[in-house]
Amino acid sequence: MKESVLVKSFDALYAELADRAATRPEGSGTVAALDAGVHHIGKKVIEEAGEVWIAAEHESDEALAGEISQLMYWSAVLMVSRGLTPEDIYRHL
Ligand SMILES: N=c1c2ncn([C@@H]3O[C@H](COP(=O)(O)OP(=O)(O)OP(=O)(O)O)[C@@H](O)[C@H]3O)c2ncn1[C@@H]1O[C@H](COP(=O)(O)O)[C@@H](O)[C@H]1O
Repeated sequence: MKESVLVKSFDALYAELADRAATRPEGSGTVAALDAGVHHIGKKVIEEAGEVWIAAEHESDEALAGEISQLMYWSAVLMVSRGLTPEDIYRHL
């Protein structure tokens, strides 16, 4: 039987990152990214989107899933940076 794994939803990730922004814990990469600003974060979104494309063409399902998770992370960081919530996004889906 396949072992069940505790998974994190996009909403849970977003809540975690919003909390990082509010509490600014030492050593948080998210806090550093937010301090670097929208230009830096936007470049990471583009970089990860490119890595998703390459993985989709040339890499395993597992590698592709990892790259997509990073794209989701950077999209969430960008949302926090601009003050958008998941609801702001979901109403466009
Ligand atoms: N899910 C993520 C996550 N995904 C990606 N990243 C960061 O995004 C960057 C990816 O950029 P790169 O592609 O340059 O990284 P890389 O090491 O070269 O990896 P590859 O793309 O080559 O595989 C890395 O610096 C990662 O740390 C993430 N950083 C944090 N999180 C989660 O966000 C939460 C808050 O993290 P902190 O703010 O660091 O506490 C925690 O739950 C973390 O697990």
